[in-house]
Amino acid sequence: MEQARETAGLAVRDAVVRYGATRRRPGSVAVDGVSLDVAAGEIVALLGPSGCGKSSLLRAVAGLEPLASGTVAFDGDDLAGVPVHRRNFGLLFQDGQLFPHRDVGRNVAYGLETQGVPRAERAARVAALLADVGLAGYEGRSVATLSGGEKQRVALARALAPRPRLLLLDEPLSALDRRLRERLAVDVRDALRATGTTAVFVTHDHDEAFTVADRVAVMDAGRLLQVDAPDVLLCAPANTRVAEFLGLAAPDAPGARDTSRARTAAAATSTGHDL
Ligand SMILES: Nc1ncnc2c1ncn2[C@@H]1O[C@H](COP(=O)(O)OP(=O)(O)OP(=O)(O)O)[C@@H](O)[C@H]1O
Repeated sequence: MEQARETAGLAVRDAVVRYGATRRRPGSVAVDGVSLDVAAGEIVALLGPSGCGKSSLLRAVAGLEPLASGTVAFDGDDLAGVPVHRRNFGLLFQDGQLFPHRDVGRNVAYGLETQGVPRAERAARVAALLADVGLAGYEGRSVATLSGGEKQRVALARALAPRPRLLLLDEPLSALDRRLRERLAVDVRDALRATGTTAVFVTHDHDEAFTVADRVAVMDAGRLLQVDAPDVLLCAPANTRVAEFLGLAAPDAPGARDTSRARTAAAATSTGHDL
């Protein structure tokens, strides 16, 4: 698992999230002692099956869920007691929830208005961000006229606009159909890279995780099983559970490492083809 590092970026140490705890009962554990580093400018995907604790971990990093124990730090500063709106993190959920009465440009500009960015600079930054998400010139469009994919692109631009030091994305593409998801995953990655944004991207879809992320953290039952670059995960899954979840091994296979399917998958990933 991850070694403690005092580098720029996010550092989660031994994080535990519980639900339903009372003075008499410990409650149920959703996140069970997770440690994870995300370096400045890095994109990490949290990948795992439904209910494994991905959103709980993301919400704890955001400050939306309290930690039962452990720490979350950014650039070396412990964030215990720092409320959500003081963390300077951006959040993007499955339904980007645009403001219906603002046009596209004013949706993207929202965070810049609250930061007091002057009008001319606002307009330039909005135009650049819309170009980054593939919607150049959409400023005047009503959000009611946008497709689902366009809405999520606008939501991404709005989340990036205030230049958050960390962007937390919780299944941002899962409401879209498969083909659109594949295209948008590439565009999300490109927009995050173009803006140099540090990000944690939650998904249960391994293709999406491999497309978007520099490293993928595979999670199961509240714990991280492996954190590695996509090609390493595919060539050398740490155990059968990881291989199984990546679709590389049958549940009763004796060992997961170096299967021919893993090698094929790694080759496909490195050449950018679908598996
Ligand atoms: N507010 C809550 N109160 C009680 N239990 C919760 C709450 N939120 C989540 N849980 C439980 O914690 C566990 C982890 O849930 P979480 O939503 O973090 O998983 P997930 O991996 O994000 O799942 P999904 O992919 O389905 O969204 C689950 O057993 C869930 O039922």
